[in-house]
Amino acid sequence: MLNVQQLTGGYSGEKVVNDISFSVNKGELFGILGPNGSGKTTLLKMLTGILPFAGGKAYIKGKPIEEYKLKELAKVAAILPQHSSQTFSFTVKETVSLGRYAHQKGLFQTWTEEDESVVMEVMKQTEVDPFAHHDLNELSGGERQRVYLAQALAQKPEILFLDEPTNHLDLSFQKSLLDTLKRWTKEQGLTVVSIFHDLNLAGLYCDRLLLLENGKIQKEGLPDEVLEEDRIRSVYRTKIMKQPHPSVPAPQLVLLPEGETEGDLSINESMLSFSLEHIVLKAPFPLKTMSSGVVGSGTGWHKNFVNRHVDRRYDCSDHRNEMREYLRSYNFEPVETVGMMTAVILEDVCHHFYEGSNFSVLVVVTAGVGNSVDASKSDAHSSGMKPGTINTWVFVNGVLTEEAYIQAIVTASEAKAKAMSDMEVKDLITGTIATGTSTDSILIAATQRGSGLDYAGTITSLGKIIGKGVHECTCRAIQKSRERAGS
Ligand SMILES: Nc1ncnc2c1ncn2[C@@H]1O[C@H](COP(=O)(O)OP(=O)(O)OP(=O)(O)O)[C@@H](O)[C@H]1O
Repeated sequence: MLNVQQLTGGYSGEKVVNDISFSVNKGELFGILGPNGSGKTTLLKMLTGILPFAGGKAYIKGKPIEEYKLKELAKVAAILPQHSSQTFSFTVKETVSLGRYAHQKGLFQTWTEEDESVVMEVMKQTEVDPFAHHDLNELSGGERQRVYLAQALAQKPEILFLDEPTNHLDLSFQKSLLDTLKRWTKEQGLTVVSIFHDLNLAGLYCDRLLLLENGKIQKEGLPDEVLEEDRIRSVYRTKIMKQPHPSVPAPQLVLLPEGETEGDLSINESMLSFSLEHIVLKAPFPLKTMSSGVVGSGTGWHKNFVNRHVDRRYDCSDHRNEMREYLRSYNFEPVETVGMMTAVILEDVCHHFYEGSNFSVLVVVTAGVGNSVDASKSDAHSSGMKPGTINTWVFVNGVLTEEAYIQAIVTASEAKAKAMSDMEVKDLITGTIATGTSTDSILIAATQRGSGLDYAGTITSLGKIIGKGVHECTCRAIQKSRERAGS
């Protein structure tokens, strides 16, 4: 649909874009990215016939752009510029109708039924139809942006050029505009070439991206290739981190604010408090967590950690909501809290602080074994939910990678299973050595301050401490619970 070869151009002899080559297929949503002043708008102006070329060629549907007559080009290509403005006062419908200019025939440019129906259709699509008879100047910036989009769509173009189309639009209109454009590319074969400032939106919606830097192509390719962490850091000269989108396979980039990770406060045993109802650790700042808590599960940032005692007959039917209410009643905001439950008597908790070379670890374990299961034979058990009986908390004073979080869970689980074996805890149904209990929970929480800890497997210094600490604390907690049962 669009083929660009070694395009060079700019203003008054000064070259702003240099040696740009790429092509866009019919039905693609193609994003152009780059920092301020990198030449995005200039490139778009050249591709829409507004600026002449100093060198190179560009073809739309195989025909050189400069060979198109203005009206002929307007039937194939439409543009939504960055700052649309008009001096005269028009209504919304009149403004959208201007988009039909290229399709009107004859000297007197008669308005046909088709013109009318296209204008009505695009006003509906962009949801500006309720303002059809309002003066354009009476609309908000976002509403006006949608009117100009409707005007571009009224041209019924095969290729649509957009300069930051989501500018001025609120979140819901950004999403609805991009969902609509994406649908048109797929269903109607519309080709869209759009400038984006929001790299995450571009990564989410575009089939391919072109990244400009100082008027030249820095990278062209799939979103995941172009939005590479080091590349974006260097081109935009800012601290960012790349992570996967939580529900679709698209990259997401997050800004890292300066100064947020300063300071060297460590999590230690003095932050723990105990009562018969719950064990609490209140951190002075949010910790990055990976957990299977009833509240706060998955990955996140939390500063309160609550292990709550519940009766063995606790009704688990709506345990998440009940737990949230419980946390609120003690002034723990659920969004800031990882909450776990256990039927274990909390006095039998075991905790210990371990010093590593350039990091430290606090382990806290509550363990009862009435509910023990051999994981390799768990199909012999019924599947009813019971409150967890071994809850393991591992706090790390250090900066963990995602990999280290997962390895820490593996290491802690292996250490717990070894503790069950060393304490000869049996699965009461199968009679074999148990590896845990049926609803155990785990938390790995790190300050993300101090030394970087890339790995937590059993051979690493962090893994060695987690393994030893979880094993020791679990054995002691099981011992205490047995002594209580025997007394
Ligand atoms: N009409 C103009 N006359 C002369 N120079 C211009 C003109 N318009 C833009 N420039 C210059 O061309 C360079 C590229 O501008 P352009 O608008 O293409 O960048 P951009 O990547 O779209 O930036 P932004 O993200 O800020 O919109 C800038 O240095 C700018 O000052």
